[in-house]
Amino acid sequence: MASTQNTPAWLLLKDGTIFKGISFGAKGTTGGEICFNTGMTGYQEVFTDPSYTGQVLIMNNAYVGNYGVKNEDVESDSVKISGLICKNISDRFSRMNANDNLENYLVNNNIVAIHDVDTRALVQHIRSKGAMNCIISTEFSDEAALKEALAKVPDMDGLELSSEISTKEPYTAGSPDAAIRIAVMDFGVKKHIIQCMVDRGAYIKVFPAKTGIDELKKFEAHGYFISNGPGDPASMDYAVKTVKDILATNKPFFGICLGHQLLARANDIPTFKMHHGHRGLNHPVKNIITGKSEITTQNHGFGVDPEAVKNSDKVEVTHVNLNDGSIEGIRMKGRAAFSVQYHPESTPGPFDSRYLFDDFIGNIKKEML
Ligand SMILES: NC(=O)CC[C@H](N)C(=O)O
Repeated sequence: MASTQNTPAWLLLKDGTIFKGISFGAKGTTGGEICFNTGMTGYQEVFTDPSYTGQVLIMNNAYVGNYGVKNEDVESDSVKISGLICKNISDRFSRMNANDNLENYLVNNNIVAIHDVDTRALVQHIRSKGAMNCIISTEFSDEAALKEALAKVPDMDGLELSSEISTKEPYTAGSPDAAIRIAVMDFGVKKHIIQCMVDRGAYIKVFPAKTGIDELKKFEAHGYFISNGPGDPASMDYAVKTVKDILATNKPFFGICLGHQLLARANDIPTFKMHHGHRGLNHPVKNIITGKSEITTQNHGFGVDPEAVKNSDKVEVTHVNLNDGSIEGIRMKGRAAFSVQYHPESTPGPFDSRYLFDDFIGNIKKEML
């Protein structure tokens, strides 16, 4: 077992709840908004999803680490969660081609984590009390010091993070000879979203979050994609402006998660902070256009206002969540612009929703005829 086995670690929530556990990963103190993911597998893809920036993650699965980590199983170039909370971690791993165990991976990525926490009790607490900030520390054990560190953690409500984690320079993916060119706004894009478009024969150019429309237009894209990303969409007026400028080009448009929230905001539909969000890989969603259900991958803490969508003359609902009835997809009336709140690239998760990439490419092809 790793050397940190017996180092105590502390978890303090904003409402004063304290858990004592055992340190693993890096030593130190870390904070963020606490959230939980109900997926049984796919932890490495979850940890590297840029939308988790600023969040301390509880894994609901009682064992984490059993299949180690593998260099390719990432959604970005580093671990993005701010901290990790588990019940049990496995120092032994078993999988063909795994490169390392979870603990070394967290140490190498400087991620402070705590295990031996009653995660079932903790998740039930968050489910009833709602999302809140927390701190994990191996340095402080007295409550006053923990509280002082916790007070410095910024609130997720109103937080803009995309411009910090977006690519600094544009980059491309796929073959430059491809017939279809798609411009991707990177607000924290996951690698497999790009891959899903490249796999369908598109040439992609990924642009930094604050790129303006004049620069975007130089690429002469046939369609525009607005990515997922961390933070509060209500803090992103610059991105809403870009989405409006993109919509004015009349090119096919597709947004995922944060991109969905930005399409809503560009159509005067507010977003709101959810009680504790949706994170996992088995969230049932109904496509109300086709009548078919799909099992979806999700990671969001904000949602679009259902009343405003209902009253909108520009936008209509395409998908609803079968657990809580929340809006999972919208499209603009009479035009090829749509978005979903969930993650159709589904890494990790089932591939039920990948048809949305086909729909997007189909919209682009129709436009090109
Ligand atoms: N995955 C995402 O794009 C998340 C969007 C937004 N940050 C939210 O939490 O709702």
